[in-house]
Amino acid sequence: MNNIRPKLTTVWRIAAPYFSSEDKWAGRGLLAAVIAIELAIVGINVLLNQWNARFYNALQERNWDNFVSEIIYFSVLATVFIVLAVYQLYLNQWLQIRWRRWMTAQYLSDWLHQANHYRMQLQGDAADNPDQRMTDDVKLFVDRTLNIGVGLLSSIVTIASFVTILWGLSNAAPLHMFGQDYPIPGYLVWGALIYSILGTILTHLIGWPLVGIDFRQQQYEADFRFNLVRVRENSEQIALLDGEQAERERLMVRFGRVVENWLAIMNRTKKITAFTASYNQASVIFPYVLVAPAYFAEKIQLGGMMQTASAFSNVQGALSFFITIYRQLAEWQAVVNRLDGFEAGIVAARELATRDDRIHVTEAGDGAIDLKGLVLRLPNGTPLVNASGLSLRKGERTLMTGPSGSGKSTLFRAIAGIWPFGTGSITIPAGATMMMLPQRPYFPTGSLRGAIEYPAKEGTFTDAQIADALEQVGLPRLASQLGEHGHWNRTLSLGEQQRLGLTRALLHTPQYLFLDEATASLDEPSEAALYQLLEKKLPATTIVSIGHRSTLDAFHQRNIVLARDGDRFALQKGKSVAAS
Ligand SMILES: Nc1ncnc2c1ncn2[C@@H]1O[C@H](COP(=O)(O)OP(=O)(O)OP(=O)(O)O)[C@@H](O)[C@H]1O
Repeated sequence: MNNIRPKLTTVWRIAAPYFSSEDKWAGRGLLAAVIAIELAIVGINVLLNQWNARFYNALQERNWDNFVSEIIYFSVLATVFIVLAVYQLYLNQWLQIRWRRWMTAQYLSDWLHQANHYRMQLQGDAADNPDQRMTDDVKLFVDRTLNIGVGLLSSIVTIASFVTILWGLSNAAPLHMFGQDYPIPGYLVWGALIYSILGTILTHLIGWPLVGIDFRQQQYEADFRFNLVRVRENSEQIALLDGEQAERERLMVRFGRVVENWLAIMNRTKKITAFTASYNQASVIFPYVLVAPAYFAEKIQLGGMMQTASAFSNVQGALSFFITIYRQLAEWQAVVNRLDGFEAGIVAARELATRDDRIHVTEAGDGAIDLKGLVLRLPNGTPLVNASGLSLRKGERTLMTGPSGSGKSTLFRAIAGIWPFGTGSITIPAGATMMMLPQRPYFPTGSLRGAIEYPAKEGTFTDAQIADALEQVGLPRLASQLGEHGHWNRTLSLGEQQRLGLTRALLHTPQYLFLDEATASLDEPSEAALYQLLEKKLPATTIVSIGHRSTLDAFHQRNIVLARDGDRFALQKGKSVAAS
């Protein structure tokens, strides 16, 4: 059982911040209400237990007046119970959604804080699938923590209350066997304890393998779903390669694991259900068997026997809580581990951006972007490129070339401040506005207007400004579709996406524009026309381009070449090209 018990300190670390957050009063109030209602329900069960004695005594004595007053008493208790049960669930759900909203907002802002999401990916560790962490895992964590925590408290209080009652009843109806009294103090308590512990051990022995099988089922289902998503994302490639048959076979192999594991769950569930059903049925008669001799020897009344049976089943039910939740415990542990890994990933990403041993990006002056002592490394520490001494002067247009894999894009990442691996410093002019345009620009799903204006808020630019920019980049037809919603990365051709990327640059007019093969999918005349457009519309913008075509030379004043230098690449002084 040890290995499925999440470390309580970890649970506390994940759960506690909400209760001291800005929403703490609502959270604490709701938690207090949920606990108070749970305790009130235990109190009602105690009252119902005492009612059992009076009610069955009234029946045995055929006392009509007592019978009627007990029915009224029961009705009042039942009404209170119903109201409590309704509000317990309602307030519990309310607390769940507030807690979940806070945790999700917290995770989202930590994850999206200054490229943490990107650095977490670079580390490629346990913090993968942040989407699952922020959806299923947060939801399950809140749900299970509340259920297990409140359930545990309720079981302890129930056991304490009913053990006291059972102890009293044991004295009132001493164990009577073979015509003789055996004054064992609290024998009903011991009976309930032994019965429940035996049940717990047997259920555990029979049901324990389910924990692992359940866990595997989650993994197989997630694996199947993940591969279906991969097919959806790469559907064009698969269709072009006629890969459907291969995909079907691979997917069916994965689904086969889901089915095979499900069969194992069925078999194990059958065994455990056979045991728990028998155990539950035996629980109905077991307390009667214990006190029946005392009843038939007329040592207690019918009410006493019924009260004993009810108290016994309460204690036994509360003790059984531990066995009924162990499947949830395993799931809880997995969720706690994954959230713990996610939080650790965020901390590590933050640490990568702040440790001394990193590329330092600072803002100063208003001149050039200066790279001093800069050596870029791969995440594993291997040196990649030495770019020390490079200065990207204000207003200049620079072309960067070099073999594939020489670190051109990584140099852009470092200038953008998202590549921490390496040493040296990069000075950026204070308050400079920069824009990076990659070969495949990102467009969020939604309206075309929003996709073009991104990352600015939708509505920052007027329709006329956007239409004008679209006209200039050669996409006038899109001006009539600004309000249309779509998955633009999927529906537009790569060349169109690159033109749309330049539309974004024309609208934002950044002071520094980095083009990483951002026009590589266009034919040479179109590429030339777009560079001329940039020259005309963004005359003050410092442009740095990565590109392989020699025709690009004409649009740049300087050419920087990365060439192999021993175990790494390094800057070579390139030829100077006259500005066109
Ligand atoms: N996250 C990463 N983890 C490990 N290695 C990486 C990572 N990102 C890039 N690299 C490696 O760094 C090297 C440089 O990559 P980069 O994308 O900067 O090259 P490039 O010069 O832009 O190449 P190309 O001209 O083909 O686009 C490559 O060998 C690449 O495999």
